[in-house]
Amino acid sequence: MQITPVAAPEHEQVVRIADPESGLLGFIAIHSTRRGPAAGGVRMRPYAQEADALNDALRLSRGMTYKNAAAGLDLGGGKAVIMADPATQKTPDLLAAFGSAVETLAGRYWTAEDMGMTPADMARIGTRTTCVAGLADGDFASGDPSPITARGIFYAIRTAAKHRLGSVDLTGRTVAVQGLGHVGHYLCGYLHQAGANLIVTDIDRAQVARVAERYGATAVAPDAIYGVEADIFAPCAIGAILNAETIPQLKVRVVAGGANNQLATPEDATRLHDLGILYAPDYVANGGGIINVATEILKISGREAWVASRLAALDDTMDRILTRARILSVSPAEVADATVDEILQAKAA
Ligand SMILES: NC(=O)C1=CN([C@@H]2O[C@H](COP(=O)(O)OP(=O)(O)OC[C@H]3O[C@@H](n4cnc5c(N)ncnc54)[C@H](O)[C@@H]3O)[C@@H](O)[C@H]2O)C=CC1
Ligand SMILES: O=C(O)CCC(=O)C(=O)O
Repeated sequence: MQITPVAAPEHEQVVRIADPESGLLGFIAIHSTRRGPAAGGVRMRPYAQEADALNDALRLSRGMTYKNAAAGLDLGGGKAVIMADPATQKTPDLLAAFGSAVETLAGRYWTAEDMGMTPADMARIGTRTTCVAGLADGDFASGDPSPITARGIFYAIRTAAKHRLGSVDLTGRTVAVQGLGHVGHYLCGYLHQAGANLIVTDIDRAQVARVAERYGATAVAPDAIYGVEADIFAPCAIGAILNAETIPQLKVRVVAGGANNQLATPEDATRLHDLGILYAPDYVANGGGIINVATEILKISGREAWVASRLAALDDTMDRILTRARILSVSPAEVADATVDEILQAKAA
């Protein structure tokens, strides 16, 4: 196993992890441990180049610092990425090697599920490290975080709808959902139950067929999702999908979804604001997963009640952010960042 430090001025510690024997290649990025051990999932994707994977790890780990602070958790921000196709290259040896890499950080980083990962994968990783959560079994095991992530996003959608569409009631509203994996699929269930109409897409046709059949959703091609007529756009796949090319195509009044790092650049928040599209900041909307995972890391008893109260508090935080953004006539992303910066500075003082 080769663990090599990577220079990253904004981060506390970043390492490149390589194990030629198992095929493991990736990065672990610890953005901040100021509020506690850095926590954030591991993502497996077939990145084209190492620079893309590193960039994702840097952006995602910073996002976790903000997400964990916004959710009021005593956790810092970190994230890991593995350069591999989860469909064809995920092997038990590779996952175990990743566990060994996590263990070398001696409790400074806790991992869990992100894209391409399951509770069974966490169990494999757990053969080499204790700093893994999102397990299906064991003391304080919290299981797959995605149903709770989806529940939090559903609350965020309702709250954003209250602010921009005049009511939390989603009956007859149309929601365009991008990405129908763990999070997107559960989210579609909540939206369907609430009476919303669904327009959906995914690059995986099997996921699309499953949601279309289960919830009567209308399917569109991946690139067509940006231009559909809908009330709400819920990105639940990859990041940077709100950018100079896609934003002018949007015909919605709200963007609220679960994907991490939805904005390609901070200017994209202003672009949405200028078009009158209300953006629910991603790291507030999708904090349910880490709240659930936190019960395992922090060994919290009475998980369901604790998670429910934290989700409700997060929804209040979203409501306050959207209210303040309306009063100041700025993007909610700006208000969210300023709110969390204050929390982080208070902790540092
Ligand atoms: N799993 C969780 O609890 C949490 C996930 N998130 C974020 O939510 C997003 C989704 O995560 P999961 O559902 O866990 O991942 P997943 O891997 O289960 O599902 C992602 C889905 O997106 C699809 N996809 C990928 N690229 C696409 C594209 N260009 N257009 C349309 N679909 C595309 C994939 O085919 C897959 O079905 C990610 O950004 C993740 O970081 C955030 C917080 C917690
Ligand atoms: O939900 C998880 O598995 C852990 C948190 C995380 O990685 C995320 O919120 O992006």
